[in-house]
Amino acid sequence: MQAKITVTETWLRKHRYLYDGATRHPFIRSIRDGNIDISAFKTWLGQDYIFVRAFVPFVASILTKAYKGSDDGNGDVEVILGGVAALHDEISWFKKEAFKWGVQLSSIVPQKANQEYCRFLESLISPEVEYTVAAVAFWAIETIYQESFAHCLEDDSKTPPELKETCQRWGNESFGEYCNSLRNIVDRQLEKASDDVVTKAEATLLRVLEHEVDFWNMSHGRT
Ligand SMILES: Cc1ncc(CNC=O)c(N)n1
Repeated sequence: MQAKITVTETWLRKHRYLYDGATRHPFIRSIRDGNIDISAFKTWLGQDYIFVRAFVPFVASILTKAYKGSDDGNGDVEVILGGVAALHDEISWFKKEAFKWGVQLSSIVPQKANQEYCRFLESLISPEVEYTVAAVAFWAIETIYQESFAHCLEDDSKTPPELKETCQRWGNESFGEYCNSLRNIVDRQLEKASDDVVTKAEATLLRVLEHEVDFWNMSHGRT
């Protein structure tokens, strides 16, 4: 039997070009090809630490929305809670990694693309933003990192050994499974959402893709 085509599948087909731009960015390609400029990597590390700090309240707001959505017989709250727990570990990892590379986290100033991305996350925290819309952003944000870094771990990649751990952080299989769980949550929500919410959610996905590209550009020193 042919499985039903999900909404996320339709979107990924329709927006393939933009999606590949986010997951196969020159910054990621340069890690994969082994010619990454270490100063670009350090810029990314410092800026991403700031982003992840802003990401925590955003994920917490999704947790609240999932809980309030009340018909959580599907375990959405547990999946999202797992994401919150992973972020706790991730913040410690950023501190350790920054120390290793001599990046002073306390003196990092967020760059424009980062500020705009964080502001976008904050706008999604509002209780007026539907669970479905915010969850689509969450799924996309996590999945872009998963696909990008998994690409750097493929057999034919030349990722420098000292960057493998970073790539593992998001490119590992269990993070991939977590992204799949998020995708299932999102598709289940979209299936029962109004046309208006589906339209808003698609526009939100596109904005995430653009912000991710701008974020990589910033790290790459292209802005
Ligand atoms: C800019 C950006 N996008 C996605 C992620 C992955 N989510 C949490 O770590 C991230 N760290 N940074």
